[in-house]
Amino acid sequence: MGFVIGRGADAATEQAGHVGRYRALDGSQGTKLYLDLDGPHATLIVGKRGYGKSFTMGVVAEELARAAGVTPVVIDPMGVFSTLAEPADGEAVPVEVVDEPAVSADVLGPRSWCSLLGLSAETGAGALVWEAAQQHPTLADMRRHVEQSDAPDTDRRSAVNHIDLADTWGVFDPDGLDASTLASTEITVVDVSGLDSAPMNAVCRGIAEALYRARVDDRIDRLPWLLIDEAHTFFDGIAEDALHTVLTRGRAPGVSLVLATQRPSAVSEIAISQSDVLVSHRLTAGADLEALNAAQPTYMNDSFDERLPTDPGEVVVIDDATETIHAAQIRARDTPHGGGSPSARELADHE
Ligand SMILES: Nc1ncnc2c1ncn2[C@@H]1O[C@H](COP(=O)(O)OP(=O)(O)OP(=O)(O)O)[C@@H](O)[C@H]1O
Repeated sequence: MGFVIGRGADAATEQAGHVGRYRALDGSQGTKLYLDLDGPHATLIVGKRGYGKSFTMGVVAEELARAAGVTPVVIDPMGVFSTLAEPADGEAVPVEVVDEPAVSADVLGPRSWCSLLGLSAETGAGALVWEAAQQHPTLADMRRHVEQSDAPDTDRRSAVNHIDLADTWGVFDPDGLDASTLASTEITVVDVSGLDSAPMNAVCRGIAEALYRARVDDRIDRLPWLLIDEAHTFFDGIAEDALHTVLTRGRAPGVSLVLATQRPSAVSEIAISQSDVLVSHRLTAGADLEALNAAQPTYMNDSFDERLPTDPGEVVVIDDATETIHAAQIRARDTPHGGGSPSARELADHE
């Protein structure tokens, strides 16, 4: 027995992930806390650096990897989730790590192509890229379209150079990740840590759109959960539109999102207002507290900052479905945690 976030007290714990225990004032361990993995949720995990966001996301990932009927995908900008594939304590955690992710070029519309390449659609080169992206599904076809156009030489050269730049990122491939490859029983860890912000955003957008569309068109029969670490990076780029779609329209087709960020003030207001589960570690920055205070639910009587925990792994959970607030300690990882800051002392001990 315990509390299931998203369901309530004394709810059955089937299709729910064990994420921690209640935190008692005297430090003793309380009853178990679970997260509902049955229905769709938008979950926001926040906290200042080093207080356990990635660790908590890893715990949610372990539970999702073991759950039935879901297809979890982690977008991993820091390269810390491949450790999910290492031997686990207890039940196995089935994982597939994708080291060199690619998506199909046509997941981006003409507007996104222009902003990805930093071209205004009002310029000659921007207009060419717009037209090429509108008419062709691959980078090679887009390039050919530009070369064969009768636009001025300088515009064609500039457009081709920009398309070639996108090609060097190595993230566009007609056979890239799609919903059917992602919709496996394992959790897929998409390691985007070697990529710059623009290609990283392109991959994230491609995956978010592929999962969303596949559910809308009824092409996959598992419910997708998209977990995104360092989520502020993607609200700053071309992934934002796709994430907004999932946040505002994902519930009906059953697409869930779990976002982790140390800067809640840098994700969009939509991400905060649409989240039905907020997991907050310690936070101290004024702008971040303000962003969360502004969205504070009416059933929360004290101000948000008064509730905040002090130590790594401690959280306050606001569950909008049951309109309840919980002080909890996130459980230990069953697989090694890949994050954390390196310590000079620990390195010296191994010399
Ligand atoms: N639930 C927990 N139980 C035990 N230790 C924890 C827990 N959560 C975090 N820690 C400890 O805190 C450290 C920092 O956690 P983590 O790497 O998840 O921080 P973070 O908030 O994601 O930081 P960053 O912003 O740098 O990614 C971990 O290496 C671990 O030692």
